[in-house]
Amino acid sequence: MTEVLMQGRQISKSYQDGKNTTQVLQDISFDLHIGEMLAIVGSSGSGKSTLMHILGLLDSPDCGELHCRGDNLLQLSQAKAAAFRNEHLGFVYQFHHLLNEFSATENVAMPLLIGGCQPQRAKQKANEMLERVGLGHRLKHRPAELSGGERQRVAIARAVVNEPALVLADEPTGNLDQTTGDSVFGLLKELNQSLQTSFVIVTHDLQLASQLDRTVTLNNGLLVANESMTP
Ligand SMILES: Nc1ncnc2c1ncn2[C@@H]1O[C@H](COP(=O)(O)OP(=O)(O)OP(=O)(O)O)[C@@H](O)[C@H]1O
Repeated sequence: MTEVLMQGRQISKSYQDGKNTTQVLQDISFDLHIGEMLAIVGSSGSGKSTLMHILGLLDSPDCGELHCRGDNLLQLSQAKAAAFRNEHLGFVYQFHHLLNEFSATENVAMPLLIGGCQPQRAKQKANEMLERVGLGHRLKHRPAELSGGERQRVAIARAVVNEPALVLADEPTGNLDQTTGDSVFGLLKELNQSLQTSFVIVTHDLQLASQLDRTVTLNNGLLVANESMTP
């Protein structure tokens, strides 16, 4: 097994609603390896998105530790957490979250520009990544001028253009028909192979999950199964 990229230890999260406490995650511990594709499955409300928000440093747990590349991520200042997110993490959501007034190229160039890349270079890299995801013929199209599958490919190109160590994908094929979803999923696997990027993918599709390296199941905030799908 390859080196560990991210390590979570005893992560718990609850929400307070008046006098009621809802325990959403309880003592979640995991190791994610470099280049690994990990599926998170579980019924609706089991805590999958909450865990993804914590892994993406978009939300804080009540307690626990999250380590990556020598940093204890939960102790970073907001500014350092934002810098870590932009440099090391990519995000793909069920709905593309692209900026509607910008072209495919401009959307994909955005994380590069935020990271300080020179505009011409950012445009060139964005176009190269769009070619790589099969959209070399759609560079100037805005999201409204693209199909659902194409929009998701742009979102994936945007997520990986910075060559992050880890991409967090929350139901990346949930809004697509089976054939388009399979093709988008194939793209994620291809990028995993070629870039050695790790992926954590939340999905309700168990058949899709079974094609990843490992599946963890959340049940009422508890991690109840941790299976290796590779021999
Ligand atoms: N901001 C919040 N305040 C209060 N409760 C919340 C909040 N966010 C999530 N929850 C609750 O936490 C639980 C887990 O939610 P979460 O979105 O993580 O589940 P999920 O497994 O991703 O569900 P789904 O598959 O339906 O997207 C749910 O019971 C939800 O109502």
